[in-house]
Amino acid sequence: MAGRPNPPDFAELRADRALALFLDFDGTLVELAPTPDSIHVPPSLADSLHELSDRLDGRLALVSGRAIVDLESHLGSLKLAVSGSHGGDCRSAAGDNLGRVPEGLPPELLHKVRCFAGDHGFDLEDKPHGVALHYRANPSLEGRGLAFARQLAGENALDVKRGKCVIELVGKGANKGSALRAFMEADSFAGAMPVFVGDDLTDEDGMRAAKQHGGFGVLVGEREESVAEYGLATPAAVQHWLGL
Ligand SMILES: O=P(O)(O)OC[C@H]1O[C@H](O[C@H]2O[C@H](CO)[C@@H](O)[C@H](O)[C@H]2O)[C@H](O)[C@@H](O)[C@@H]1O
Repeated sequence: MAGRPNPPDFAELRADRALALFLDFDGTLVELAPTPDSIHVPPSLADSLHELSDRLDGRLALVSGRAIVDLESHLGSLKLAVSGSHGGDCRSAAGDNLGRVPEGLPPELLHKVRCFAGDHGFDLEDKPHGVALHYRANPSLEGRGLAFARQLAGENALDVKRGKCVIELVGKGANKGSALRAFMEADSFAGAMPVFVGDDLTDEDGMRAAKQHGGFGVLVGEREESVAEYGLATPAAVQHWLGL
């Protein structure tokens, strides 16, 4: 379904019932950029998110493919519920881990990926829970990267995550849906209606889980296939909708 309607007015939604808000980061709160570190993060964004979390009685979680430490390098120290590493690492607003903290890839595997990236022209992002092969500068690398990642994942019991001009190898099991479920089990989120806002394929798991908990998804940008009921065109539109 293309051309999704805008979500209902956020203030009215909030007034009607207890909301739990799950926000993706890249492409949702900030515009995509040529490289992971060249994003522009509005200086007021972190404060605005903390204020919004207060208005929602703490029921706001950032849910990103980035590691938490990476998010904090852009936003400063977070006193928000946050999930990094594609759902693999979930932390409450008070700083408690929900579940185990993910491990990185074994060094020999990382070496293999590094050699492949160097040989073929991918930008490698070494992440605490895995590794990402970026090809934004050369989209024709997608097929080759995917074949390599799938083979390595099969041989080493890893998951392949696909995003916008990126292919990632991560530990098995977690996704943004499991992150949403982990937060919804916490007392502070229980009983609220979850709303998941995201732009990428990996956000579909989060939107599906929001639906299963009686809420809905909001897709940022366009995609034919999505479980999202609603749509917003850009990160600026997301910020405007949330009153950030
Ligand atoms: O789940 P998200 O918060 O959306 O994170 C997904 C990935 O985002 C980053 O990569 C993407 O954004 C970069 C900066 O705009 C862009 O250059 C890249 O092409 C995108 O794929 C991040 O680098 C990854 O680690 C995240 O998994």
